[in-house]
Amino acid sequence: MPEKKLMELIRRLPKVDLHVHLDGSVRPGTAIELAKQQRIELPEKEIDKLLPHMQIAGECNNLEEYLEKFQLIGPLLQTPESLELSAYETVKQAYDQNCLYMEVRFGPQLHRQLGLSLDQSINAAITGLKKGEAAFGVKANVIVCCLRHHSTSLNCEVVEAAASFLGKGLVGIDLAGDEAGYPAKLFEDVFALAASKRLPVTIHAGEAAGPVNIKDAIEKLGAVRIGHGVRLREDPDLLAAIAAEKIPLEMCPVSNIQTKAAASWEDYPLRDYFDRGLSVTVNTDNLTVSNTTITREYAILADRFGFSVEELVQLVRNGIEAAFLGEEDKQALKRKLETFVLPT
Ligand SMILES: O=c1[nH]cnc2c1ncn2[C@H]1C[C@H](O)[C@@H](CO)O1
Ligand SMILES: [Zn+2]
Repeated sequence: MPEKKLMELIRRLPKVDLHVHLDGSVRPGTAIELAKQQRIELPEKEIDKLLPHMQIAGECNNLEEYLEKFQLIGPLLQTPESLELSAYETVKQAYDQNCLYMEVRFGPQLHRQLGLSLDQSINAAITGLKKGEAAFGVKANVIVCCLRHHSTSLNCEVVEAAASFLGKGLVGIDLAGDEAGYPAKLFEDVFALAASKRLPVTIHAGEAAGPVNIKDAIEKLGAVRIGHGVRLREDPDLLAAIAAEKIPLEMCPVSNIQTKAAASWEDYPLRDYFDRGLSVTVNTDNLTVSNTTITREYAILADRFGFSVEELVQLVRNGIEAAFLGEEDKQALKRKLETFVLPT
């Protein structure tokens, strides 16, 4: 199929995105606008020139370098208004790609430089998502991130705050940041607290470090989904266990190549994991930093790995099944997916 036709077909395919970071998805035009409003100096004033500061374009050797692209946006997202607007626009961007449901994550402790409380920042993100939901019909919930370089006490504050929003626009908790520098087992106390609050847990693991982090995320931190999990194949026993237990992997193809979680597309294990019956889900990670859309992610799978439209639909089904939603909401999403008519 010609590339343009394939892209349009995949854009029309109803999709979900369970792993997308708010701060990594702010449109560059919005960043410029936010900087103007808040009188914050940016290194460039035009979108084209600003983009290289916010986006992986050329060389990126690892997750650490990838995370450097978040430095510019941080100071711009310190007010309720900027968080709310960014959340709203993330929903708009998903709507443009016919995404039916999204779970948008962010680290509330990163947005307190001007004195916001955790409750204020979480509330702002939820308000933006819910306004987006009302305007565009895309269902959207928040996941909050604990950060690997933060102390136990800062992360426990996030858990406490998250618990008060559970079921009110917040559906889960995550651990993000420099995986290589801070292994999963350092966070046992934080996630014991999360378990006591019955917060659903997903953890970035097997992206910048090996499979022991995936194992620890599940066994020591209570993760019921894994962010990325690219390096799972390095432990065949663990891979078999995760397949048997149907623990979903939130894979983010474009980002996974940029961070060198896999050395190249030829070496990327998503197809292999799918064929082995793992619950593979497809996500974007960061719309701006990775220069991607959910359509692009699926198109790459069709183009590079020969995924048929039926297989792409199965990947969306996996995403719906893995969502932090109740059965009724999942059934409603599945019904919408089934209305998608395959071209003959
Ligand atoms: O792919 C990622 N791996 C680990 N951490 C990440 C990734 N993408 C974004 N983050 C971090 C940087 C953000 O500031 C933070 C909260 O969204 O999460
Ligand atoms: Zn991520």
